[in-house]
Amino acid sequence: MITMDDIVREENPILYQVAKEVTLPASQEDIDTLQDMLMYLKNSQDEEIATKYGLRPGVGLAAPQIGLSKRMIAVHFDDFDEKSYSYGLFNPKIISHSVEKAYLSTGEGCLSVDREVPGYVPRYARITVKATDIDENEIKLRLRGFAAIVFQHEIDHLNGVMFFDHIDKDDPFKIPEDAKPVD
Ligand SMILES: OCN(O)CCCc1ccccc1
Ligand code: NI
Repeated sequence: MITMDDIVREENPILYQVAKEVTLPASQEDIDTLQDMLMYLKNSQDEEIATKYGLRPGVGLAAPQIGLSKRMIAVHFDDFDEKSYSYGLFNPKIISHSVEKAYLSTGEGCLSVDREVPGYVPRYARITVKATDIDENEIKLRLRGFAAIVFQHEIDHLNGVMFFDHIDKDDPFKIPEDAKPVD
């Protein structure tokens, strides 16, 4: 079971590396790891389990955050439009995106960052993601809203990018050009 002890923090260089593609079909070890990552998210959103094991709630997790520099992410959340997302993905790739930007008015956080970093994180408002899911199916997801934000946050982790890298240093709460709040 993954706990907070397994999650690397922002000083760890692995978070700033480009993670490697997973050779498909995935090994049983990689499948098990992806399953464990998804389980972490579910556990972290279960009041009782999260309290018992001291889990910080998360809607997404990327393999580099558990010290594995591989292109694997898990997401588990309900979007504001009540659509549910629960995926373990290999080699996710943004294949197209809107010009329009979006951001969370609350800003973002990260399980690997034990501090508040205030400011808006400008991201693409809509993205199309291609990936291979945990059952080896090729999937294509057209995402907008909170889902688009979460997937970009996780895919950033595979490219060594942290959410605070997107915050404007001079004016953290500057409204990004032609951007709209997601929430
Ligand atoms: O990488 C996952 N993570 O550190 C957990 C928080 C994920 C997340 C938080 C705010 C907005 C988008 C995504
Ligand atoms: Ni993160």
